[in-house]
Amino acid sequence: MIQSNKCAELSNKNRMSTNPQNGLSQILRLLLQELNLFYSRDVNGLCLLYDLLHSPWLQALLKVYDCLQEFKEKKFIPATSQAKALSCEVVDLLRESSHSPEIQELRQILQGPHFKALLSAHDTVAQKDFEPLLPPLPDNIPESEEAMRIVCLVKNQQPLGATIKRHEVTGDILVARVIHGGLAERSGLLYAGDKLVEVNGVSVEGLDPEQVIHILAMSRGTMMFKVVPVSDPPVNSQKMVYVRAMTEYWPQEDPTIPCMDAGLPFQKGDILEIVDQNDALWWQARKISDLGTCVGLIPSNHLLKRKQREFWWSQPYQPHTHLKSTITISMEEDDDMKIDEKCVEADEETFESEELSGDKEEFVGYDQKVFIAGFRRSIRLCRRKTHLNQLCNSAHPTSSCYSALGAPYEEVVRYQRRPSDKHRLVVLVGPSGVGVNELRRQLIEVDPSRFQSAVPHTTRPQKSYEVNGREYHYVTKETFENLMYSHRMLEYGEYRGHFYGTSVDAVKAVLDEGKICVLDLEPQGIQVARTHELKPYFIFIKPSSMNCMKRSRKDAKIITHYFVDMKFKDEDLEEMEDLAQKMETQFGQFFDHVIVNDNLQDACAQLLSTVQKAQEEPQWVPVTWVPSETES
Ligand SMILES: Nc1ncnc2c1ncn2[C@@H]1O[C@H](COP(=O)(O)OP(=O)(O)OP(=O)(O)O)[C@@H](O)[C@H]1O
Repeated sequence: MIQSNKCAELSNKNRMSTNPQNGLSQILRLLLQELNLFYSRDVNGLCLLYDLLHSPWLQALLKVYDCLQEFKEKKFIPATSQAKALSCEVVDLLRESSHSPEIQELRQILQGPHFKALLSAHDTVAQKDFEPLLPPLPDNIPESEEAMRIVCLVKNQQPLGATIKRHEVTGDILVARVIHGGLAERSGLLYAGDKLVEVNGVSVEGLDPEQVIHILAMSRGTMMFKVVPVSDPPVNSQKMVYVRAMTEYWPQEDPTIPCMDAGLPFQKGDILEIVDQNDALWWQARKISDLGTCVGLIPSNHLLKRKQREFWWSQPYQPHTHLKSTITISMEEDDDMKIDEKCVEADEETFESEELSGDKEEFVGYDQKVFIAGFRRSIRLCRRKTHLNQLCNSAHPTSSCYSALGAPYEEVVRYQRRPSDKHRLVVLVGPSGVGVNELRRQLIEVDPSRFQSAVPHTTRPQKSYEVNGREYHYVTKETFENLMYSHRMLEYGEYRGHFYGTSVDAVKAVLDEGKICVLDLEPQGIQVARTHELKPYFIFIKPSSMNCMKRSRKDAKIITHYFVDMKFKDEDLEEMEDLAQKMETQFGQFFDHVIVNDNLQDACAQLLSTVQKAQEEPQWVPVTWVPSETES
């Protein structure tokens, strides 16, 4: 009943608003009032509409529209075509009159450069003083002559924003494409498919496209084209698409690009706005980090895939070339691990007590007794050990790296987490020893009621002092394997005959509690974690320069060598730098943010603010993570 009353009210209001005197702003005001009622009920899509209608730009635009509508019928005739001269006269007269503040202000206004420019523009329009003058059309055009268009563009130090090609069969010179936002497109007079007849008075018949370009390059001021217009000018009705570049592209290194200067270089992880996909081979796009710049050409999905394949096959046969050096490093690490393992085997007692002593570090404030899970040494050592296996797996054709090769662009959308949505998983990635665990621990300690790690799973027996679900979830080998094979493990490995790993469900348990789950993952786990249910935000922790690292890590210890808390050697730092570079090269497209861990306090502060932004501000995420309006 209440509902139907409201509908009646709305339709009354609508009737009222159809009165032209109320204008569109009035309609908008009424609509907003009505939406307010629905907004609190969180009806799908309404938030979006609400934000849109509230946006100041739309309201301003509608006001402009109202004004234009109001004056549309009126015909404006300039009162004078000499406004500028008149203003000068007034200024002279004012000079002789009294020096009251009002007169001084008026003089200042009339002498202001902007006002003078405005009057000057007014006079130009009033005098109909338009330039350049187009040559008159010849009178004796035969009836059978193809309709021609004469296009005159003022160069103004900008590129034309169009490419030309020769028709394979007829040999005609055609406009191949018109770049969005460029000079040609803004003129609205040149279209892809137009046939060039003359350029600057020179016939293009029999000329190569390069010769035509040379004529254009030599011209100063204006460029004149005589064209036979294409019968069906292409209409770009495609919706704007946003993609994340999963690979890099350098037009200067691509001899196949139609026009090198028109190419848009991009790096892995750049978000691109694709404005035109009409051409099967070359799309038009711009970087969202640089929307002010002109649109450029990028290879289409299909073309870039082909280029990647050609590049891949053109490489000499070296299985997993791109991972080779990383694996070598891991083998060295694995050797280290063997040394560690030997130590452990030599003294099982010590191993037990080391595990126990580790607990102390995992309580935040002894009074509060808040346990921070996920920092046990066994799982960290296990991750180190499985590092090699994971890298080997990632060299398999279905790995993230290869699939990135198969999908050069990933469609993305802007995702704004609503207060009622679960938090996004925060994942820290970085080379071993860079400080991933230190930062993670410090973040959780800032507010353990807000940030939490996931409790890992293990198949090793529970110890007397441990609590199931606190240090680990203790499960049977069978349960663990089930989780592995059903892809419910973000990462896992074997250490001293037992499995260790972090499950999706353990992460979800933290998120379900309304907390922010903070994990560290080997980069090979990135693809597994990238699901709509976790919506992970990846932060790459990067080492600073060697000199800074030597200074800041003077007293730091490499934790994984837990029998001897070893100080960082120069080789450790070099290895870290090298590994960080490799991680960025291979996985940089997935990193949402990069933090250089130089000064620990600064890095912690940056981490905290980044995590807050990841949860509260809109971010680009794969389109598959956000249900479309019809699905939701
Ligand atoms: N910015 C920093 N300045 C000084 N010391 C740091 C800084 N960041 C981390 N450390 C120290 O460096 C050592 C290694 O850090 P951490 O254990 O967090 O490494 P990690 O990235 O987790 O690597 P791993 O997984 O191999 O343990 C620790 O002693 C830590 O306190």
